[in-house]
Amino acid sequence: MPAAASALLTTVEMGEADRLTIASGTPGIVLMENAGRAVADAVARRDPPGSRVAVVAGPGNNGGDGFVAARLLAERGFRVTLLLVGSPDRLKGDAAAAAARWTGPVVPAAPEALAGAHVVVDALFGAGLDRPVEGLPRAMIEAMNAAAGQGARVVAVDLPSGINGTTGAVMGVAVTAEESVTFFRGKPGHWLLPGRLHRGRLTVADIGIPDAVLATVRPRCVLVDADFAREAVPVPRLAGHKYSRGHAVVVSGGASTTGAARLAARAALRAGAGLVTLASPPDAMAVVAAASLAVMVRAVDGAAALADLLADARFNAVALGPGLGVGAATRDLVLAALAGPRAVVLDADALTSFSGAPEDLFAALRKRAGQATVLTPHDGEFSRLFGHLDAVREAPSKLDRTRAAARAAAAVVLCKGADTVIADLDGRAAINTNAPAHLATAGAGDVLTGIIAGLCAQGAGAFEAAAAAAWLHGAAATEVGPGLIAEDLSEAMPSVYARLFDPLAAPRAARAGGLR
Ligand SMILES: NC(=O)C1=CN([C@@H]2O[C@H](COP(=O)(O)OP(=O)(O)OC[C@H]3O[C@@H](n4cnc5c(N)ncnc54)[C@H](OP(=O)(O)O)[C@@H]3O)[C@@H](O)[C@H]2O)[C@@H](O)CC1
Ligand SMILES: Nc1ncnc2c1ncn2[C@@H]1O[C@H](COP(=O)(O)OP(=O)(O)O)[C@@H](O)[C@H]1O
Ligand SMILES: [K+]
Repeated sequence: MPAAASALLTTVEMGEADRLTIASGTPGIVLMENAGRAVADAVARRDPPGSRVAVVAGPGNNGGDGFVAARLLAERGFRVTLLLVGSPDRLKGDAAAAAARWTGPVVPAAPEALAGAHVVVDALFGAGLDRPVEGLPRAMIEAMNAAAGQGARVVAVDLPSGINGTTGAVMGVAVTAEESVTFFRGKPGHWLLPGRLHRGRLTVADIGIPDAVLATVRPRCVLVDADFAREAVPVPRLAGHKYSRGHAVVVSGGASTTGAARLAARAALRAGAGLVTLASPPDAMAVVAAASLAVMVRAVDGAAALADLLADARFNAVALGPGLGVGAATRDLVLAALAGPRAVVLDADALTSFSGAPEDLFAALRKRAGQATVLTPHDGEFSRLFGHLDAVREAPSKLDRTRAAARAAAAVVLCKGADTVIADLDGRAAINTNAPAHLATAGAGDVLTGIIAGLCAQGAGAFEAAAAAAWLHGAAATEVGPGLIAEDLSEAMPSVYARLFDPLAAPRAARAGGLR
């Protein structure tokens, strides 16, 4: 994985990071004091002293963080009420120590106790949530959401209570926070849906856990960011030429469905492939050729002709699926593309054509293990191809579903959406979240396919190409803004690249001031 990429830690990995830090000499109570202070700082950044703050503390260390925040906010002149779910004498370890430092009253939690609060600190459950929420905790979560509806600002400690930090799932019911303050690194549940919709603005606080613990924890998931893309995108060499930047082939559908492949081909060229050829059925040659300038066109009539074309090893990346049609002819084209030493990107109809016989596709993919192959399903295509697999059905999150699919297919799988997940065969995974909602527009997926093929043609690895392409695609959509149509995405690539490779240009998202 690119070294600069920002790791996301599961709750188990975060527990390991805590343990390693404590074992190397930082007491747990120091981490908890730092965590509680970060929460108090988040409250004080936006609300003035004198504001009424209700801290809802749970029975574990998340509650302990709440006790620390309560004490520090009271010291800073906030009017703090501490509401405890559970009994004070059941608190253990660092949480008990933090509670002992709180000298105010500990009020038994009740929903009506939130009335009149300006700020609610949600310190009910964090990483330790392990089952659906019921009873009083559920009533308190509902009361926190009701308080938010009446104008209170809800600041969640680590995770909005009810959200599973590893999967992003709502465990029965969950707080919807205005801000979440997490520690050391983000968690997948902050970025996967629906967790992302609950956590509000995300603040990641340093609580004294050294980065060095990551070498032992070895997290398996990263958030794709500009640094990741910068490392993954091959940079043209001064002494290079167009042939050294690779030659991508995109296979077009028939005369009435060439648009999707043309979108992909242009995107492959914009992504930096040295040359791009559209392989067109003879009946579509006229329309494809008339609409292409820098993209070249070759007549290719069926799978045997595609195999003949690809016998020329200079065609080092092939994308197929967009606009190709569902059926046996597409299956044959896919198998022809897969049978040789080149990168292959399969999307749309190339995937759906195997929905009746996914094992046929997986068998062909397994034969080329070690070569770059990327499958780019949206949710519907994903379930048509992988929905029958137990490992996929039983996976607790989109992250694990996509990993299970990658293992089954022996290929990199990119599962699209607002929380696009990219998984490699070996369990490495990435989440890309920079895509604005207006990217959900016809043909956007075809462009993504082309960008991946363009990066693969230049020699990027399959996982790096897919993850970086998702980020570039999201950045291009952000660059264009609302009103975007798929044609615009390729045209925005030069300014996305300019910003990416200009050390003085701040990424647009950072300028706008948010991680959201
Ligand atoms: N480790 C460290 O050093 C640091 C950790 N830090 C903080 O600790 C947090 C993790 O703490 P944690 O592991 O104690 O878990 P936490 O989220 O408080 O919840 C567990 C408690 O809830 C209970 N419970 C669970 N599910 C339930 C349900 N559905 N319904 C009802 N009860 C339920 C469960 O009790 P059980 O009934 O299972 O015995 C248990 O008592 C982390 O998010 C961060 O904020 C920071 O201070 C930095 C240093
Ligand atoms: N809510 C959303 N927010 C951000 N991006 C989205 C959202 N929904 C879909 N997308 C993105 O839009 C693109 C749509 O691709 P796809 O479904 O294949 O459409 P098409 O087949 O029309 O090209 C994907 O890159 C996907 O990740
Ligand atoms: K919480």
